[in-house]
Amino acid sequence: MLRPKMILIDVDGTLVDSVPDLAFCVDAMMERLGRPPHGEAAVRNWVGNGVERLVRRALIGQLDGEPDEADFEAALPIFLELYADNTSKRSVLYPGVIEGIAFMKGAGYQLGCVTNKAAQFTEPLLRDLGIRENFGLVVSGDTLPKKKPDPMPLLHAAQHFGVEPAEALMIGDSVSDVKAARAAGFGIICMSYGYNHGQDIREANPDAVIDAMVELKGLLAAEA
Ligand SMILES: O=C(O)COP(=O)(O)O
Ligand SMILES: [Mg+2]
Repeated sequence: MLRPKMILIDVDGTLVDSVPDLAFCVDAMMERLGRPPHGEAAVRNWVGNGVERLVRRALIGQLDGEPDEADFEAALPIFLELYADNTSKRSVLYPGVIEGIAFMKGAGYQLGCVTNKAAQFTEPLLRDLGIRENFGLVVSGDTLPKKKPDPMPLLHAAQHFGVEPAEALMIGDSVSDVKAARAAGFGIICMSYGYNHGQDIREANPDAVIDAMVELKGLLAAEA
């Protein structure tokens, strides 16, 4: 059984199914720009690298590449305004999250949150879904100069809690979480259900893949 001294948890695709709100806002933005909508399935493959990348991907209709910069400058404020009003309306916690968090808290683990979502959206989302107070630290996509897959936010959290990276665990859903955890020297467990740009997260070789957060009961020690 693992007994990490600190556990960091990703938001989108790990704790929260946020795509219904993100897709609503992408499509409303496209409509305002006089362009056709993409739908939830497309947007699901584009989440995970922050709002700005999401808007860029929506404008070009694909994962990789760059839109015209003037188009991006026009689209971003529209998206930000829409998402400010639609941060949590359609977003829900995944099954097993409440029980998984309760298990980790009850077992005495220090919990933090590390997301690429901008802080102006992360904080209200976690609050609206009733889970903010479980996390001693929340590192958002714009908290530091670099975001995942860079190890910076993970190492920042380890320092905050006074924990060595080798004694730290990341729980995520995408290849960015795996890369950040490996670069930081953390362990990494992934959720099978999240957003990984259409790829099976097993291909990124995390230490373990689980179908619900409550399955952590089988991997993490329940007592010190
Ligand atoms: O892309 C985002 O905005 C956030 O994604 P994450 O919570 O999975 O890091
Ligand atoms: Mg994620």
